[in-house]
Amino acid sequence: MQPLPESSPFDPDASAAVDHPPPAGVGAGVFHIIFESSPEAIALTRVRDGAIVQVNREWESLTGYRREEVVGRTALALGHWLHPEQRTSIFGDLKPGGRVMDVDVSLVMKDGSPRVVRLNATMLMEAGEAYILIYLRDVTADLLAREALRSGELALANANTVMNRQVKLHELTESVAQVGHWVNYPGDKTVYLSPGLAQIAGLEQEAVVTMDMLWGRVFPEDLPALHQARHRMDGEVVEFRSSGPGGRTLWARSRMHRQVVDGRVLADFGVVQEFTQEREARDSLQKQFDFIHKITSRAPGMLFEFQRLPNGRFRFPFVSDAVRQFFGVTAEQAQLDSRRVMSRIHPQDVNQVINTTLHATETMQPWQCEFRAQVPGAPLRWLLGASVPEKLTDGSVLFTGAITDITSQKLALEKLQESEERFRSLSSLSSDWYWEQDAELRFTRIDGNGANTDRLAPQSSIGRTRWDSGGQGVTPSQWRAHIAALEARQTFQDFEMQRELSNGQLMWISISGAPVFDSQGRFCGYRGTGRDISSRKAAESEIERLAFFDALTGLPNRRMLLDRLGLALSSSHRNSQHGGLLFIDLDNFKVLNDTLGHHMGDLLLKQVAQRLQECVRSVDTVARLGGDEFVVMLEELHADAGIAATEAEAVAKKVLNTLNKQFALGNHNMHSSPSIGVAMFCGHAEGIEELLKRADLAMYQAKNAGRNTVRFFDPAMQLAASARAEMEVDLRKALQEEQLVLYYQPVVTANGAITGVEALVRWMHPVKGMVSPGEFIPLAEQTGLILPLGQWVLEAACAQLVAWSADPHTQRLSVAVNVSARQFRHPDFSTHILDLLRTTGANPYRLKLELTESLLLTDFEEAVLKMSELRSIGVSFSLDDFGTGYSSLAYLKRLPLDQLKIDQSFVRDVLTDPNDAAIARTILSLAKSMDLGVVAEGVETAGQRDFLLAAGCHAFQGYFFGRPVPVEQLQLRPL
Ligand SMILES: Nc1nc2c(ncn2[C@@H]2O[C@H](COP(=O)(O)O[C@H]3[C@@H](O)[C@H](n4cnc5c(=O)[nH]c(N)nc54)O[C@@H]3COP(=O)(O)O)[C@@H](O)[C@H]2O)c(=O)[nH]1
Repeated sequence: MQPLPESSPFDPDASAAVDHPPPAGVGAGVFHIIFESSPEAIALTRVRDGAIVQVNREWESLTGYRREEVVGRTALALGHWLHPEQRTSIFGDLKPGGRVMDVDVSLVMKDGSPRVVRLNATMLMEAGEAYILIYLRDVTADLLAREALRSGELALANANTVMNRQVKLHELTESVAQVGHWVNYPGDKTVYLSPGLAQIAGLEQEAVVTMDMLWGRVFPEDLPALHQARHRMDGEVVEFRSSGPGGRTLWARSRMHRQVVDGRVLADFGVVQEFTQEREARDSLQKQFDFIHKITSRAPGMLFEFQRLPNGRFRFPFVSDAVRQFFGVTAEQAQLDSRRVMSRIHPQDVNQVINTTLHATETMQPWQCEFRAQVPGAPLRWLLGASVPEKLTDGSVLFTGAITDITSQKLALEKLQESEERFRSLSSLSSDWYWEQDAELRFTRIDGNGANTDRLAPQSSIGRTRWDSGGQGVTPSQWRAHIAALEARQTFQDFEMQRELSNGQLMWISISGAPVFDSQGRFCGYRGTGRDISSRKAAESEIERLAFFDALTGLPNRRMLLDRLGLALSSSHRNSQHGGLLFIDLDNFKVLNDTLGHHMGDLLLKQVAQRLQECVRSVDTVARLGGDEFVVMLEELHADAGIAATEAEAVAKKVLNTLNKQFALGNHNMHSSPSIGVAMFCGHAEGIEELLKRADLAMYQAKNAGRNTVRFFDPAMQLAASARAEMEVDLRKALQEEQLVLYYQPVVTANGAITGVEALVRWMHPVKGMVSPGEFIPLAEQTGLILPLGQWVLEAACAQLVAWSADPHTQRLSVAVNVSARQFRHPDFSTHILDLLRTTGANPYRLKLELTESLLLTDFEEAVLKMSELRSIGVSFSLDDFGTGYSSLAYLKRLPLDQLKIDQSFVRDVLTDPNDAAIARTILSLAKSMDLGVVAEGVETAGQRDFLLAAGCHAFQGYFFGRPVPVEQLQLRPL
């Protein structure tokens, strides 16, 4: 308790500066001095009406009221600075001269700030009027400091504030935006609201309201907490919502204190701060934080915050659920101590993890580390940790990052490495190689078998593109298609091309490749394999040569011709140009071949091939179909059919002339001639086979026209061909349906006695009637039908012999059967005859086989063997049409023959043509010298008979003696 100041009114000697005149009626001098010189705030009040009579400067500065504002007014009129009840309790018993000592009271100053002042008072009497002189000293700061220290109130416990006694609650609250306070005195139902609080509560200025009114502004759900705080009055902060101006929801926080001095409650007051914005920001932040926390906690990835504390220890302030689950720790365990998590790291990787972390801490560079971790009971996993460090104010370093489980990638990588290894060992064993190209299609790798890759010279290939090779060995269109496939990023397979080797040679390779794309779908290049296919290509080209080219002449063969003809027809169709096919057959080639031997025949064919090539242009094709058959295909002839035919004819004539020139075959000079058939084409209306047929037909016409000439195909030929085709069908049927009949023409002596017959087949066509063998025998030979037909004739002839053998008049008759070349050349010909004779029982001595010259000259030795074999059992042989061929007497001598037949062409004019007569005589004399029998055929007149008889012929056949007739019509006269 402070002693009264020395200049108190109770000290009569006190002196002070007089600034203000003493109040009227109150002892002027003394009071004045006391008032103005006192360091304490002094007010003089009149007891009678409580009016303030005088205040000094200190009072003015303490309360904030100016002297003019308060003089004459009661303290009550000044607000709550001294409540009436307080006044009564303090001054109620005061008597004149009496004192009130050191009473602490709460006053509210003009600015609304509550103050605790220490009050001393004394009652004076002046002119019969009682006055109370009140001394006030502000002890708020002391009390608050004491209170704050006691309650731990941080905001007011600032030592400086306390020490300097500068802090005033009002300043504290009002100097801070949106801060106000309220004061409530014991027993008072009202509360004083400072302007700041009034504003928060939605009032315009400071106000006195009831407590309920104040509570009424608060949200009901927040009231219980406030009531409890009001009850406790322990300064604890309570946050609540209230209705602010315009009904806006405001957030405020409050601390409530009770001023108790010496066990006596002086006042309750509360400091209220509106912090809506802060709260909203905080709520929003909280929401964001909650959201982030929720996301990060539940994120599938393993997210973490890892802190290296200044003391060197580690902790995990935050770990997501995934981290917790993986490492089998709770968030709390991880927060407290990192060892639980670290213990899961594979012992071999722990140092690496720690070292990289320390390094990142020192350098503040991002941390990244691959390590293995194992949780008991679970397989070993590979993890990749990555985080970014941040230095915190407390000196620790916080790493924020994520852990990724890269086990599958690691395993995949291991497998990849394994597979790469396997691939390398395999490719070193294989002759294939592996290549890679970048996005620019430059080779980046060529791997594989040393030999091949060396030959490919990878060092010079790396960095080069496939374009550099320019597509060797492929056609421009194939190369373009390949480039297009690459540009379209397509997979390609077995693309074959040539590559230049390091030694400059070309190698055939087959390559396959597939485009490579990264995870974003961007094209990265190509990779694939290559294979040396040189030997395969060589084999293929040999096969092609054999398959498409004639081995003897090197010319395209029939297959290649058909191929090229197809292309030529299409090209002709496109260009509306004509083309021509020249079918060339060498006249009498067979005879030449048979007489001079195959070797000579081959030489001739080679030279013919060469001469033909010299007759045509490069666009034309010369092919050999086989034997002595050649075809020249002329392309790009004139669009006009007439002109085109003239062009073709010119070439045909050129060929004719060329082939008519002498051939030098070894030591022989040979003459040959061709028969040429020409078929023209424009477009592909006729088709390949039809065209060939037409040219063939035309060639036959050339043959029929006397050979060594050119004939164009014409529709009449076509008709004949059709008829022939039709006949072929009918002939097959005839064989099955027994439409064939054997006629017999007698062979007689000069006096007309029959010695035998010639069997001549006839076809009784159901529609056409009898068809001559001259029509169907050549067709049967061409189609091969001659074999069954010939067999039938032989069977019928043998049957007739057997029939005649039973009759003494006929049993000596012989039957001559014509044997065609194809029939005779059949390997089983002899066997068939022997079988037939055995099965029928026919007498071989009565069977005569008629052969032609040309038939015998082919495979001469073989023919001799067959004839000898059959002759040994009695079968005889007759040489038909003798004199028409190129018979060599040397050969004739060696043939096991029995008879010659003078061809009817010589007999016909034997009386008129001296040449034919000479030939007939020569044949007869030759036969005589060779001990051969002779039959003159085609004898139609007695004159012919007589001439021949005179020339030494004793056997005749011809209409003069009898036409070919069915057996039953034969006039069989016994010898
Ligand atoms: N491979 C086989 N060839 C056979 C067979 N049957 C007949 N042929 C051959 O067919 C050709 C035509 O025979 P064809 O019409 O029967 O003519 C023969 C006689 O009829 C005919 N001939 C006989 N005498 C005269 C005559 O006085 N004048 C005349 N103009 N023609 C006459 O000559 C043909 C007999 O010729 P050839 O065989 O050469 O003795 C013919 O080539 C037959 O060979 C058969 O079964 N198999």
